[in-house]
Amino acid sequence: MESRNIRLAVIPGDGIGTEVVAEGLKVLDAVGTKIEPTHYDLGAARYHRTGETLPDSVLHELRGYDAILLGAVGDPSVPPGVLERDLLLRLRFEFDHYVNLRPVKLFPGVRTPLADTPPEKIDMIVVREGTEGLYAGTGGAMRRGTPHEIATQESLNTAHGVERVVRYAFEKAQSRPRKKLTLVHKTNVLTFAGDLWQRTVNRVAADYPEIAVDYSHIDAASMFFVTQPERFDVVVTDNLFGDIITDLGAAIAGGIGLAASGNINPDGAAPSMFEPVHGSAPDIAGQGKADPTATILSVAMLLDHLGLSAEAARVEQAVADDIAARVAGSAPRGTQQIGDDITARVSG
Ligand SMILES: NC(=O)c1ccc[n+]([C@@H]2O[C@H](COP(=O)([O-])OP(=O)(O)OC[C@H]3O[C@@H](n4cnc5c(N)ncnc54)[C@H](O)[C@@H]3O)[C@@H](O)[C@H]2O)c1
Ligand SMILES: CC(C)[C@H](C(=O)O)[C@@H](O)C(=O)O
Ligand SMILES: [Mg+2]
Repeated sequence: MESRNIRLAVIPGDGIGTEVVAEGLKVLDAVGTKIEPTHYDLGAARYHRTGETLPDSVLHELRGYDAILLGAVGDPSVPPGVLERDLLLRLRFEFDHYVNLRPVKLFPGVRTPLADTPPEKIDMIVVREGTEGLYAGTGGAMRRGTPHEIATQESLNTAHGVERVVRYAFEKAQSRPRKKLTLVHKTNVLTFAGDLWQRTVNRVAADYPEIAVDYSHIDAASMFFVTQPERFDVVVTDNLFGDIITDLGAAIAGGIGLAASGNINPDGAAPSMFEPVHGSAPDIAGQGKADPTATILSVAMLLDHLGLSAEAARVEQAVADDIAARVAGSAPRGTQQIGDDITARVSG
């Protein structure tokens, strides 16, 4: 990596976002890289203070960073969607984060609701499309507030948008030992979008003869995530299916407190953004109960993305060791304690 400091924008956000990001930064500091964090106070408090979600000037500034670390946004005091759409999704869209990378990996020692599942049976990565689909924001409401209201919400799928994420997923499958890719969709009902996704996968597959290609409808895939998670290696899917199935993935791999993600701009034209899969968890915010591990694993993804693979591996190993040391039945540790314990392992 170049000798200048790496510039990291940090958006702790709302609720437990601020708590878990503090621990992620501790670990980042301990790993000893030349990373300079700059904090941005975007989220509910700023919205209430100034009415702003993501001012254009801030968006412009953020574009100049090497990467972004985000906690979570969303708060019950703000109308649904305001922070989620105008802040989080706007960042993903403006920075063209067309790959939303979400590993689903069971660490040894983690308790999963799938009793007796050995860790090697849950090791997949979901490549979720991040800029299109039902998240595009198109649609509308007619006769709103009347008994005759009609609300539509359209799924936007472009040949360009689908092909680039599918190609990324094939590359990812190529780099993994099992070399398997599963398209997850609902081609039996969403016939227009599904047809584009399926044809794209079929066409791109011709360039990757070593990859075993499979298909599963989203409903069946949800069942197989629980009953036969070993079916999956790389999963490629659209924005909404990917959102839903990765919370399920988190659940089978030990819980939402462990699930990391990266919103990637593979071309490097804008900073990629790393964040836990979970949200701001208003039900436990301010209580020091949130597990910061998902954020710490997102920090590992961030380091890897920046080319600091040895540092990333150290963080991931520290997490694996911390998880292995979690003793069933012992009192749960708080957010800061888990952060301190993982930091100590990284430092030591
Ligand atoms: N990336 C994001 O910023 C993001 C992601 C998801 C949800 N949200 C927003 O967060 C708010 C709350 O959403 P939600 O309740 O549906 O989802 P959530 O992920 O915040 O919480 C779901 C459940 O998981 C628990 N949980 C979440 N993270 C945890 C952690 N690190 N450790 C322990 N338990 C944890 C919560 O206590 C809650 O019971 C909403 O405003 C939503 O829009 C934001
Ligand atoms: C908060 C929301 C917009 C977001 C999404 O749907 O992508 C979240 O659920 C996630 O998984 O990152
Ligand atoms: Mg989600």
